[in-house]
Amino acid sequence: MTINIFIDGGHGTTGIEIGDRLAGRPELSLITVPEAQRRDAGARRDALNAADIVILCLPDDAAREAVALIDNDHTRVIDASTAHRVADGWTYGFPELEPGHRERLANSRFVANPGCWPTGFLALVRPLVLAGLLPADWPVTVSGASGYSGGGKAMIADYEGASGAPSAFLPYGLTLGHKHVPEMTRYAGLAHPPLFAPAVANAYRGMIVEVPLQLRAMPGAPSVAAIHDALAAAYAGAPIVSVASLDDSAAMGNVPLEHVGATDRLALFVFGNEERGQARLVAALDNLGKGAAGAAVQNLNILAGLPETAGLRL
Ligand SMILES: NC(=O)C1=CN([C@@H]2O[C@H](COP(=O)(O)OP(=O)(O)OC[C@H]3O[C@@H](n4cnc5c(N)ncnc54)[C@H](OP(=O)(O)O)[C@@H]3O)[C@@H](O)[C@H]2O)C=CC1
Ligand SMILES: CC(=O)N[C@@H](CCC(=O)OP(=O)(O)O)C(=O)O
Repeated sequence: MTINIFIDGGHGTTGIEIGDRLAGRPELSLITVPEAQRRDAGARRDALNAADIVILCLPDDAAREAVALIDNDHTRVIDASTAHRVADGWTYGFPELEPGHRERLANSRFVANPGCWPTGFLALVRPLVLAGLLPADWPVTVSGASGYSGGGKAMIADYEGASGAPSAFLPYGLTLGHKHVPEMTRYAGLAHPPLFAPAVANAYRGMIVEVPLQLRAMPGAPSVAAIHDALAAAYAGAPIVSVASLDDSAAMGNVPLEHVGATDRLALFVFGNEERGQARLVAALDNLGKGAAGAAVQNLNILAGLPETAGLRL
């Protein structure tokens, strides 16, 4: 028996990436709506209700509308937008969040795919909070750079249009109200919002997320090695997330935006100086991979009871 899948927004940046990962999988059958009808509510309603699992790759308002168009009691939903990430009745689609979360996801009907920035942030911070190394009320900062495909068709047109890229490196979110902060705060288990300082780089895809820590000022002044060990333990045996050894990280000395390329991997690094009591935690991912399409396909596999990495680019 094949599982019927519909990607609403399947002709957009994330939707196309997901379609590529699902192509050629005999256990899945893709329901499609022609591109010219992509905004036709009637065609979308039929497809949404015919599917076992739908993946929404739409702006937030259209994602809410899509959920309202589902009038049966069994279609399961993976929403790639921001609309439902901290909403009641939705499970946050980051299987690696904490022990037991993958099982919660497998039994969920409504799943909110994480934002690309929170994916790197939560991977670095959640295990440290769980291990008691990072106090929940610590003033956490997170910064980084994203490829411009993170802004979808509109930002791609902006960077690739006749007038050229707005900048090689463009800090944004400067009013400190970025839409990803609520999910970062809630799922890290922090008492206060992290200070988030994102930037767009003049590259199509790729993402670096960094959390700097003044270890010497933290309760118990944890060592760089203790921070690394907590992350390594959290992801031991994980199929998608890796933690580089301290020696390998030190030997690398830097992490390029393109580190994981166009894959669904999430690579974590701890750089530090024990003497100074300082560390820089770095996550490298593809905003369109584990930051969006790869995560959606991973969640689909978990919901459908299929091998978790089927169709992923590892
Ligand atoms: N790009 C990324 O790296 C990431 C994106 N996301 C999220 O995924 C979602 C999709 O983003 P992305 O693929 O980048 O965006 P795009 O703008 O590239 O694609 C969105 C698609 O949705 C269609 N659409 C827009 N409004 C409606 C509507 N009312 N009804 C039906 N279809 C509609 C668009 O059609 P049209 O061409 O007519 O506008 C387009 O095909 C967003 O919520 C985004 O925030 C999440 C993580 C990372
Ligand atoms: C470069 C860029 O603009 N990136 C987007 C985030 C992309 C993403 O994670 O998508 P969601 O909108 O679904 O959260 C931003 O910061 O708003």
